[in-house]
Order: sequence, then structure tokens, then C-alpha cells
Amino acid sequence: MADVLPAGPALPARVVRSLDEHAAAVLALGRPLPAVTVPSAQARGRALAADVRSTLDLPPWDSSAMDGYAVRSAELHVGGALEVADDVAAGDTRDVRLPTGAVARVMTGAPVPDGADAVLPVELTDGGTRRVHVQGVVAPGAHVRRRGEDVRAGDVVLHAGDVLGAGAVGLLAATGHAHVAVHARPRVAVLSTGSELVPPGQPLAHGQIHESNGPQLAAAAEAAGADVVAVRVVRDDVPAVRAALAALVGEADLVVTTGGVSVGAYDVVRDALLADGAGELVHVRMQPGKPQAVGALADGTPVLALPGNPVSSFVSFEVFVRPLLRRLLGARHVHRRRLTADLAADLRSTAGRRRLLRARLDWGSGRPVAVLVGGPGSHLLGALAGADALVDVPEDVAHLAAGDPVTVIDLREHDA
Ligand SMILES: Nc1nc2c(c(=O)[nH]1)N[C@H]1C(S)=C(S)[C@@H](COP(=O)(O)OP(=O)(O)OC[C@H]3O[C@@H](n4cnc5c(N)ncnc54)[C@H](O)[C@@H]3O)O[C@H]1N2
Ligand code: MOO
Repeated sequence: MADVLPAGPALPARVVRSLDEHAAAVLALGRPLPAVTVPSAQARGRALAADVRSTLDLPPWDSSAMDGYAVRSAELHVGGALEVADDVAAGDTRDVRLPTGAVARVMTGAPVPDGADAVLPVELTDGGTRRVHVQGVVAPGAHVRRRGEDVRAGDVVLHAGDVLGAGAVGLLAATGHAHVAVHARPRVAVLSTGSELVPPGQPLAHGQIHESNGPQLAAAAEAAGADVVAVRVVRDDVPAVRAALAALVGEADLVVTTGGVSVGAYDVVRDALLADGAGELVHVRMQPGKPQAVGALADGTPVLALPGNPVSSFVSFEVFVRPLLRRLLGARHVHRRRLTADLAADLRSTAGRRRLLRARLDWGSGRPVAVLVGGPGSHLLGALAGADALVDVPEDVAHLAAGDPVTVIDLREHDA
């Protein structure tokens, strides 16, 4: 499969890989980080390190689903009246027993007294507080939430590898877990290289541009669950890049760089990683994202070197960095969801390289239609913010027609 491009006179050799081959090689660099215990209320976005079992039945006792009266359903007759023997609000901790021939007023979420088998909603009565006039009847079991009907004590309610969304945080609290074991968040350092880069907010001289890959990658890493510990910029100078990488030893679980991995005279990340001995240059048969490199810090921390073009670094993050981050995070599902969409317009590609094209999904007709945005150039940032999907054009496809089904990578954030 993978072969090696012949090195030109001055260029180091590159491994040639398909996108999937390189993605698999990158994913193999990481394993889930060790477990840590965190307050459940702060666990959103974290991946569980172990299965979680409920400590109790849910509901923990029979409870009322309606405001009304706890009754013996057999005692109800339209037009009849019954004594209201008790009044049970939510939070009432007494053990109440319903006398024969009487009802107890109950509120939603209140315990249903022993002896009652149903709740008569207040709307089916005159709302009386001493005696209540019955205007309708209910069947046994009506409006009673049975103990344990939702969750049983000891049930596994969440699984190792689940990434916790808001619903899971609620479930942890409801099942009695103040703390939970999750994997540590991956610490990510981002290093942008380029002597042309100037921070946003500072004036640009001719030949300079604002540094945008750093903030972009940091935001993408945070959205993937990482803890971004550094976003730094280095000029195109091999010793400076090596020093910047060395300074990250012990600080990060993953280093992501951009720029300087191609074939230019000042492609310094390439040279710095090779100089450190652990570097591998890769030519991925894809566009954008062709030039890639992988290396390691002195302590073995992986370094993923992405191309500098903003769209290339964005797409490379999606298909190479993000799955590895999700693996470090401990997530069971490391890949984005894929959907089938209809292509909005004809598309030409180049057989021999996989294309990942930015698109916006139009759901107006009920099924997704992929509208390409931003054009093919890897420098075209203008429309990037409007893309919520990447159309995946296989290596061997040169033409697709409007209406053709295509696989798209769904970039929208989902829990789990
Ligand atoms: N002769 C060849 N030239 C290029 C080839 C090739 O095969 N032969 N490949 C092209 C492809 S494809 C890509 S992708 C780029 C990747 O190059 P590098 O990774 O070495 O990136 P740079 O040259 O440093 O920068 C490329 C481009 O992106 C801008 N950039 C870089 N960093 C940032 C940043 N942090 N924020 C915003 N913009 C950034 C930079 O100014 C350049 O315009 O190489 C092609 N060339
Ligand atoms: O492969 Mo480069 O990433 O297009 O611009």
C-alpha cells in the first residue's frame, strides 16, 4: 500500500499514504489517558473511565405524576364524594397510609400513600380540601409513577467510553453520583510556524498576515474535549522551532503544529522533526492536506505537523488530530458522524486523491443537500465559518453530478 516517493536531490523522502492509512497511523499513537475523579456537575464533555451503576431505584418510591388525589380507584363513582384525609406535597417524607373510603390530596412528585392505587387529577374533581366531589374516574395505576419503573438500583446507566452530555450529567445526579471517574482531558499545545505571522490586532506590513491557524486549531481542540495549554508562534527558523518544541516537554499530551511541512526552502517543522530523529514526512493522497509530518518530543509526546494553509490545517485537524484527541479523551466513538447527502451541483475532482470539500447542509427539503462553499483553494478562509460538513469524494472519483448521493462528515457538535 504505502510506498516511498523518490527523494529529489535536496528533499527528504516521504511516505505516501491514503487518508485512511495516515489516519490509522496517527490514531495508533494514543491510548486513553488515566482516570481522574471529577464532580459530576462538571463532567460534561468528559468520557467515562468505567461503567456507572445506579445507586437507587428511579423513581425511588411510587410517586404521583399529577396534581390531584391519591385514591383507591374502585371507590370512585361519578357524582360521589370522598373525605380528604391527608395532604401530601412533594418533599413530604412521612409514611402515609390511606384510610378506606378516603383520599389524600397529592401534588406532582409527591409519594403516593400506601393503599392508594391511582391518582385522580384535580381537573376531574371540584378541588375540595375536606371532601372532594368526584366528576370522573381513573383506572388502577393511573398517574402513578412506579418505584423503579425508570431505573433499577444496580443497573448500568452509563458505559465506559460514553462522552457525557447534559442528559448524562442529569442522570448521574439523579442516580446519586456526586463524583464520577472520567479520563483526563488531553493537554494540547499548538505551535504555529511562519515568519509572516502577526497576531490579530497588530498592524500588518506588506508580506505579513494575521496568525489564524493557532486560534482556529485551539478552538477545534477545545471543542473536541481538549485542554489547550499553549498557543505559540515561532518564526521560520529550525533552532527556534526545536527550542519551542523542547519547551513543551512535560506540558502537553499532544503537540499540533502548522506550517513548514511542505517542500519549501524554509519548511522548518519538517527539518526540526527530522533533526530530532523521530520525524516522518508523509504525502497523503488527499486535497487539502497533502503534506503532513509526524514526530515526537524528547519525552515521546506525539507531534502532529499539519500544513499551513488554513483550510488544509482545518481539514487535517478533522481527519487526523480530532480522532486521536477523542481517543486520548477516552471516547468510545472517535469519529464524526457521517451522513448521506444529495449533491447540490455537479462536481469535478482529480482521480488519485481524496477530496474533502467544505459544504453547508441544506435541510429545507427534509433530506440533507450538500452545497459546496468556499471553492477549492486551501487559502480560502472566507466561507469556512459557514461550512458544517465536509463532502468526502473518494480517490477514484473524477466527476459527480447534481443530485448524486455523497458521504459527508457532519461537523456539527453532538454529545457522545
Ligand atoms: N512546490 C510545492 N509547493 C507546495 C506544495 C507542493 O507539493 N510543492 N504543496 C502545497 C500544499 S498542498 C500545501 S498544503 C502547502 C503547505 O505548506 P506548508 O505546510 O509548508 O505551509 P507554509 O508554506 O508554511 O504555509 C502555507 C500557507 O499558509 C499560510 N499560513 C501558514 N501558517 C499560518 C497561520 N498560522 N495562520 C494563517 N496562515 C498561515 C502561509 O502564509 C502560506 O500562505 O504548501 C503548498 N506548496
Ligand atoms: O494539500 Mo494542500 O493541503 O491543498 O493546500
